Amino acid sequence: MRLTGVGRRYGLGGPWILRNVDLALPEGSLLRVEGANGSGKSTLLRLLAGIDAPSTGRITGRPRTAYVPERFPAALPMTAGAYLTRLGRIHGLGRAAASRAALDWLERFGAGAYSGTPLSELSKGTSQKVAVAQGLMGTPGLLVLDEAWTGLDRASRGLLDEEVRKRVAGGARVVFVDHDPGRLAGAADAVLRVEGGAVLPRRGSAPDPGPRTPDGPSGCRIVAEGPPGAVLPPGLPGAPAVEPARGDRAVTLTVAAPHSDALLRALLTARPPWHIRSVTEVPHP
Ligand SMILES: Nc1ncnc2c1ncn2[C@@H]1O[C@H](COP(=O)(O)OP(=O)(O)OP(=O)(O)O)[C@@H](O)[C@H]1O
Repeated sequence: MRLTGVGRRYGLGGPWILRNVDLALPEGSLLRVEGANGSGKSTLLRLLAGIDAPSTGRITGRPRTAYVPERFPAALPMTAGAYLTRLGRIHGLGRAAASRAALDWLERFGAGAYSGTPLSELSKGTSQKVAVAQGLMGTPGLLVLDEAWTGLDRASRGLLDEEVRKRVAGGARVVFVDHDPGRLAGAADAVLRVEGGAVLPRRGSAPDPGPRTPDGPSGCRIVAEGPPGAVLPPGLPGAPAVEPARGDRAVTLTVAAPHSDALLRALLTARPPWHIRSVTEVPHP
């Protein structure tokens, strides 16, 4: 996916919020977008998500996209379960599968009890869980997250972190804005700064995946489950330490942080693929 000479202004003669933006988003990339209030971060994310169009320039090669907006339109006249089921149908699932997926995502976020609650009656936190769940349903090739962690409880923030890592390892592009400077620290392939209409690499941020910053985690622990009778693929990136985990076919793999994404990718793309149960960071001692 590529942005070429993209500009956006609101209204004829309005100021340019973004100007001459050139940006490539390769598969399996994780981009963090930063900038002062009102600098144009959400504008950039809306253009990337395809819900807004550039005033000038081109956006090409956009894959199937999911978007978690800064403000979720909670006034839709339906229940959380019905809303997510409808989204699942849009993603191509059959009725029964969409309804199962809707409940599954609500349960994973600890909000299964609110499946029958109208969206307009949900608390802010639960409403945000629904907003995030709709973005994670299906397998978007691009996931755009505008402050998606805000309002989530700790467990749900961890689940979203884990899902982002999994999606990126599986080849999706993820672009996010978050006020927490530590969000997915060390995992982002690039940090972009929106300033004066330009989108620039933040000083010190690498455009390509590189070694994790000293502030990032030192390692990563992945619990993965193989298909019956499967053995781990040979030559896994980072030569992970492997131990049996709880459960018949599960193993725990521990690897240095710079190799975690490559390891996840190798597991997810193995033939047959391994199921990733959890991904946790191992902090510096
Ligand atoms: N639909 C719109 N119509 C007119 N102006 C808009 C519109 N959307 C955004 N703007 C203006 O564009 C500028 C950039 O807004 P944007 O929401 O993209 O910034 P942001 O960096 O995401 O801000 P924040 O950090 O406060 O969320 C602001 O001056 C804003 O007022």
